[in-house]
Amino acid sequence: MGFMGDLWAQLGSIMATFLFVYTMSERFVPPLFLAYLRKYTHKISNFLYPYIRIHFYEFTGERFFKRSQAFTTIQTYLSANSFQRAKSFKAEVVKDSQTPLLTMAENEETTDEFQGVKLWWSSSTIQPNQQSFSFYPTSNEKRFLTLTFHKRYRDLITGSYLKHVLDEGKAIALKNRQLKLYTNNPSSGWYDYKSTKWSHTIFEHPSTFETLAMEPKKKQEILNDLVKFQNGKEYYAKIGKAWKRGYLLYGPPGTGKSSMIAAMANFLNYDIYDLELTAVKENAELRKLFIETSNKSIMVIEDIDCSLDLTGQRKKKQKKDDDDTEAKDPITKKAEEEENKGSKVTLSGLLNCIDGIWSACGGERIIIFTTNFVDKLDPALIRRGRMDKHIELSYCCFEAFKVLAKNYLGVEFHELFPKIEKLLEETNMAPADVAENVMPKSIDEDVHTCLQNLINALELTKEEAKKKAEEEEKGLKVEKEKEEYAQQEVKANGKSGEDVEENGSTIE
Ligand SMILES: Nc1ncnc2c1ncn2[C@@H]1O[C@H](COP(=O)(O)OP(=O)(O)OP(=O)(O)O)[C@@H](O)[C@H]1O
Repeated sequence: MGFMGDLWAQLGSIMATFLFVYTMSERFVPPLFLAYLRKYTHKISNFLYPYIRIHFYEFTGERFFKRSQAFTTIQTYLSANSFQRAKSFKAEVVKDSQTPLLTMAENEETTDEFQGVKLWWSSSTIQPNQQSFSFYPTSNEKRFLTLTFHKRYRDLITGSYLKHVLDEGKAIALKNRQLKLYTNNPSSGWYDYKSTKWSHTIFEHPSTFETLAMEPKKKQEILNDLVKFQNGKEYYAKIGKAWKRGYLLYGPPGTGKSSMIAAMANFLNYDIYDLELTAVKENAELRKLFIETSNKSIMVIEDIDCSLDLTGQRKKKQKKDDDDTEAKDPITKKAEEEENKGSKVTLSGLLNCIDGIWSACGGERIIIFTTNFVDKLDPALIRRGRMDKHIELSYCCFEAFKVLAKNYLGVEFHELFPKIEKLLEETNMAPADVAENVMPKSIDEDVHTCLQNLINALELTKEEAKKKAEEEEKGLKVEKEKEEYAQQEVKANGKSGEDVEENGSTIE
């Protein structure tokens, strides 16, 4: 304590003397001499510290925070190359891997060597000035990586070394790539309440185009379209269009819209951004969310008919969400209420994000809208060029059933198939229901039983549909009779009214 106390006292007096001398020199030393003094101080400090530092910040952009790809790529490179040298790591388990992926922890240092030259990397965090207390984790910390090297190697480092780091980092990232599912939805439980940001989890949906039940011709057409898009970088540049494609998926519930999106993401190896429009407060926030998405991604807006104010359904959906939050803890509920309050996203705001000037930030992106009611949508939203391809997902046809039978039961043909084919032509059943009926309910159920279960369900559905149609027809008939009766009444009353008038005029 005594030693430390003395040390601080001495340091304090040195600092005070230095400040005094510096202030005096500013006042009394002639300006010309001061300029010399500065020049030589700079030379001396350069001589004593001949190193160059380059900082790579996690978020870049002037007003919009965008995650820097360079930061992520360098981090990947360092995690693969610094294991022997750094001492503190953050661990993350990646797909199909027995060992976790290690990234350098905050305030950690490591060294690297390139063509015999030694370099230093460090990772740091700047804590924001915390003015107020918050229950939520802070998200506005600034993380950055710093590269330090001798100025003698400036050309080598800024030329070859950085290129080497980025190339290698990208290659490692591609190898370890794990698809991510991002959301801005507060009710998902992993939303960042403090700022408008995407939160993500690992995307591991097993749906693929092989497991997707639909007509093979239609499936192939979609696959061709996706391949053409993925390889179309030069083509899009040539025609002067942003490298983007919009798909509208429509059809009744349970026909595979979500499964199709998952299959697309798995096929293209793209991340998914599941945008919950009802949680976006205003157009500016929507724009920010769009800008924050990365390349090679699919932006999804599910049930678009329920998400926009225009259809008048938005409030209904919000109310449903509010009901869902009933069982949640007060903090989560309050935060969600805040999020849902006063959302003002407009159709033009959304269109601007899709194909306005903002949409040109980044490429290789797909945007998908899904809806159960295509007729309800504003034509402006789904016109060709915006939603380039409209894909109808419909009730299960026989071709689609064969895919399900193969996947669920491992059969390509069975004596009950012709009967099922006929029933599917006569009945509307969504693939989700066909799949549910065909799935063995216990280990004792063989293929025949499962297919028979489906036949029973199809016959029941057919019967119900017939009854419903009859009832509707009956209802229509009753309505028609009522209408006719009402018309006759009006006629009869009209006639008697005329009589009264006539009579009246007679009396007069
Ligand atoms: N075409 C399909 N091929 C394979 N499986 C399907 C298909 N359609 C539905 N399923 C099965 O039914 C389940 C529900 O389907 P999915 O969520 O994709 O339908 P949806 O059209 O998105 O429904 P909703 O409109 O209600 O969101 C899926 O998990 C999948 O198992």
